[in-house]
Amino acid sequence: MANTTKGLENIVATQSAISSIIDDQLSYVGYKIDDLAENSSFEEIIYLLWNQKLPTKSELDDLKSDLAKNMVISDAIIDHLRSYDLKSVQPMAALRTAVSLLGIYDEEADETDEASNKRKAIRIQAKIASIVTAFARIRDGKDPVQPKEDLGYSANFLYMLNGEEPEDIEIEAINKALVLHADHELNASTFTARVCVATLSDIYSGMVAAIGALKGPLHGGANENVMKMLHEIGEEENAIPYIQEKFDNKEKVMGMGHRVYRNGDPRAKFLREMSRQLTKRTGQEKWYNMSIKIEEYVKEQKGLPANVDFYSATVYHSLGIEEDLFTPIFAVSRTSGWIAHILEQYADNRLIRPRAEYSGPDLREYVSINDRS
Ligand SMILES: CC(=O)SCCNC(=O)CCNC(=O)[C@H](O)C(C)(C)COP(=O)(O)OP(=O)(O)OC[C@H]1O[C@@H](n2cnc3c(N)ncnc32)[C@H](O)[C@@H]1OP(=O)(O)O
Ligand SMILES: O=C([O-])CC(=O)C(=O)O
Repeated sequence: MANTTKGLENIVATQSAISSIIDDQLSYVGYKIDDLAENSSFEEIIYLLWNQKLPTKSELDDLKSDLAKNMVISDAIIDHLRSYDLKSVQPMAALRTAVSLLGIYDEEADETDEASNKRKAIRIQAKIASIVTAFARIRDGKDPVQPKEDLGYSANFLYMLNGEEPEDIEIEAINKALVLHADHELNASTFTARVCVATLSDIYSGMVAAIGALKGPLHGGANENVMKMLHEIGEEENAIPYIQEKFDNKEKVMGMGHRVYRNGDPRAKFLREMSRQLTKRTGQEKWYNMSIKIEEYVKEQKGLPANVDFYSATVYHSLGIEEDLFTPIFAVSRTSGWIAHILEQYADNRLIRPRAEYSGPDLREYVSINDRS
């Protein structure tokens, strides 16, 4: 059998027309991430990823209205969120379970034709924002806030989270974060989603599988760990000794390094700048200054660049968002990419079933239980 590649590094496992990373350049359906980050709303990105073209004004208006109308979640879901052990349950675990529950209450859950999958796509993308925000409020002892149909996706997200309409700079920050996290070729959670639905399982199963993969600290879970790390460091002057200690102990620095980007993650610069603006606005520049020091030191010592998770941490923190909601926000955005890949997988499906190179003992005689030592 062929040699194995640990972690499937550089293995091309499928063709995809959704996003590409070539020479450290990320694009969605042929549009450079730099142009999209500067100019697009998250809804435009959803449309682009699901339809492989940018929407016209009326197509965009229709999508915005469909999303806003579908954001309401049922009392059954809210009651369920209330039933969790709110002091200890981890929001990504709550999200994983709640999305699974959405499937239980969706009468079309097991239909796999294209039209029903597109309807479910809208419902899932709309409701995932409401689940995250409702959970956040319920565990803080507050009631969920109903979405407003006249607000865009990013504004509604913050409105449902905080119960008041956000300022423009806050909407811009969330919109940019959602645009930048929307898709990323065959990352671990997207691959997981594709493997799942390639068995012709349903879209909700693909989503739940993907959320589970995103939760891990080597993937989406890194962003909340970045903020934990910054809190542990506490003050700017502690940053370098803290990171050096991590190196000495052979521990990973969260938010640094990437499997595909070796010279730098093109998304990081937008979040770095957003972090600069937002920490200045809140008078908490120390988080930004500390992040810059860490980024420079890790680059200098190990040649490792900051990834998308690194500056998203201080962006969300500056918006007053609790640390353990950072990865759920990533999931809200990446839902658009997961769904695009799930639909692409269904459209030209073949079961994904690689091989393993066996490394266990040679064939041997079975020993009956009474004769075993
Ligand atoms: C949205 C995202 O998912 S982006 C990634 C988010 N994850 C993180 O930020 C977690 C921290 N980073 C990492 O763990 C890794 O860089 C990953 C998981 C992103 C990529 O992993 P891989 O491609 O498998 O790289 P791998 O772990 O083999 O690292 C190669 C070398 O760089 C080192 N390295 C990689 N990342 C880091 C890091 N963040 N801190 C310290 N050292 C690191 C490894 O220890 C290894 O060193 P060695 O060759 O001396 O053993
Ligand atoms: O592509 C990856 O391996 C991880 C990543 O940056 C993402 O999912 O956005």
